[in-house]
Amino acid sequence: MLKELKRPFQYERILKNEKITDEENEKKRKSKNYLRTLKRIWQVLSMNKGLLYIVLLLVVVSSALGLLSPFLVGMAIDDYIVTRKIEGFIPLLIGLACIYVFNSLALWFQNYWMIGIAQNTVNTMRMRLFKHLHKLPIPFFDKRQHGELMSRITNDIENVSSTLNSSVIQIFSSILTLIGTVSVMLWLSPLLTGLTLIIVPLMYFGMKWITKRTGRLFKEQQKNLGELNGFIEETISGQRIIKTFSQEEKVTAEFLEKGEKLRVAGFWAQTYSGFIPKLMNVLNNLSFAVIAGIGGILALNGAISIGVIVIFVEYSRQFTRPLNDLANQFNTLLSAIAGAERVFEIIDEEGEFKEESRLQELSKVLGDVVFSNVTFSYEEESKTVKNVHLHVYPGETAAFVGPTGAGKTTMINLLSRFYEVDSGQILIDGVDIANVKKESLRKQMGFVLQDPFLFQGTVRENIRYGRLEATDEEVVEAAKLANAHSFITKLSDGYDTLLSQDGSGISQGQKQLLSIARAFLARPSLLVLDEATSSIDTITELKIQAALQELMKGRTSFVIAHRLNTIQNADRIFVLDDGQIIEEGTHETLLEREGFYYQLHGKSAASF
Ligand SMILES: Nc1ncnc2c1ncn2[C@@H]1O[C@H](COP(=O)(O)OP(=O)(O)OP(=O)(O)O)[C@@H](O)[C@H]1O
Repeated sequence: MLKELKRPFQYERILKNEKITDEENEKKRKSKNYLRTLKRIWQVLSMNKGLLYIVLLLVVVSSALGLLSPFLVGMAIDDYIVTRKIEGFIPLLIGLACIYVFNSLALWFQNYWMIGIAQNTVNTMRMRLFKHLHKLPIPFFDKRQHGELMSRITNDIENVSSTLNSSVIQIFSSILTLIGTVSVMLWLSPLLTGLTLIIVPLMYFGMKWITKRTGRLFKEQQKNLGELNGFIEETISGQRIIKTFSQEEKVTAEFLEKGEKLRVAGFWAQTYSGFIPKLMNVLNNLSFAVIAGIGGILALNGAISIGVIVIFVEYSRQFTRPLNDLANQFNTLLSAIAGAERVFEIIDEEGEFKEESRLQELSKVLGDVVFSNVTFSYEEESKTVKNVHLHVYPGETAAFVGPTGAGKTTMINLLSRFYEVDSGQILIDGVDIANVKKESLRKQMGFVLQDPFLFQGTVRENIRYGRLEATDEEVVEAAKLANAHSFITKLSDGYDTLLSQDGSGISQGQKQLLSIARAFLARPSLLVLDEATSSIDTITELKIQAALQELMKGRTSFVIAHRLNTIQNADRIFVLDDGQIIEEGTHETLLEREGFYYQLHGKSAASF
């Protein structure tokens, strides 16, 4: 039998020719995403299932006790105080005291355990995100602002954390309390319940009026805060430029302007949100007055007892509190879900090693490298590498030269598989690198880059980054080979000298020497040298050149040359222009040809 076709939600309206606005579609999509994200947060939360159920059970218990205590107070008034009976009153008081103590304990434990669960959950999310970030391919990072990614690991995760700490318990307990209170109130007096519920629509419209404004203002405040933070970060990292161009006054004026915007948005956001407790207070008092007035009349007529009025006054408070809490929690919950969504968005990005399990490891290579008709483009419209063919034999030094933007770095990016070729093949020792695990390929490669990256840590740790299992002796040996040993021993703590993240305590040339030492330690079969363009003093430059010559011995090396005088001994020079190899040969043969290289050489010589 054919199943009746399910009509899409817009179907009826499409038939009636009613317009479905983009806003509505967006709302629908968002709520679907929110539900999916909530489900995923729940999955991570459920890793602590046992404890979570205990917490939820405690919430049920404390909500029930919260309902019971006003009831007992009412009972004490009606059955013992009004009738002046002392027997039974004391046990009731003791019972009440026990309920209060037990309730406090239940609240304390649910809070304690929930914080543990919340911290485990966000820690798991943070770890997953961080691990996954390291599996993502370079093109992913090309498209994103680094500050924005960092804010996902820190701010968004923190947002989820603080909400989980308190909201899960509060939302669950508010719902239970609300249902319980209304049920008991209805049972005691439907009339007084109806009167108490009068404040609900007032509360709804009042809150709507306020949150509509606060939502917009808080967003504005966040935006202004983000802009101000970005500006502070920029001015701190750009201190040198600001000082060099004496722009202190300009940046201070800009800072004041941004600060003022933040102050105004913050003032109004806080002012409007400050109305919420005031409104609740007024409505609570209104509810008390109505209960006391109408309840008093009913009591005078003997329709209800004084105890019931007391119970109602207490319950009306219990009833508005969860409503208020739910309204408050709703916003924080939404912002936490939005934060979690941003975290999951990254976790869902496909990692670069995902499809690799069936690929082979690249075993120790000799270093025979072939680019066979390689074509590649970063963007679809324009090709960056066009039909390149080249062959470099084991142990040879190959240099890429050419004008800026010619594609030299891209060639290395393809060799290291930071990007994948569009067509053609890159073979190392006859093996297509597309068919090997990337990690096994990169382990065979050593990099000495233009701007060597140093981590916060000691000199020794920074060199050891090349091969973590290397002994202290091997680290020193590598430093000696790199001509770095003599300057290291002159540092205040030698190999134990602490370097800042950008290595600001040592010179650019010394940083280069450390990165060469790192490469020596890694013992790669293939070497990539991106020549430093910044001016380094002649003595250090000579040291760097000597160390590099030593490092290149017996290794297939690719040099991205910015200055032609350093590659005169290269076995092969590939001249690139607009993504194509236009000339190839040794320094001498290329000069003899009097082509593009010859011209470049002329310009290069002139610039020295
Ligand atoms: N991640 C990227 N996304 C898009 N285009 C890029 C990317 N990296 C480089 N390009 C473009 O590809 C072309 C080649 O860049 P590449 O960095 O390979 O040149 P290069 O020869 O190394 O230049 P330079 O000597 O200035 O370092 C340039 O036009 C550049 O703008």
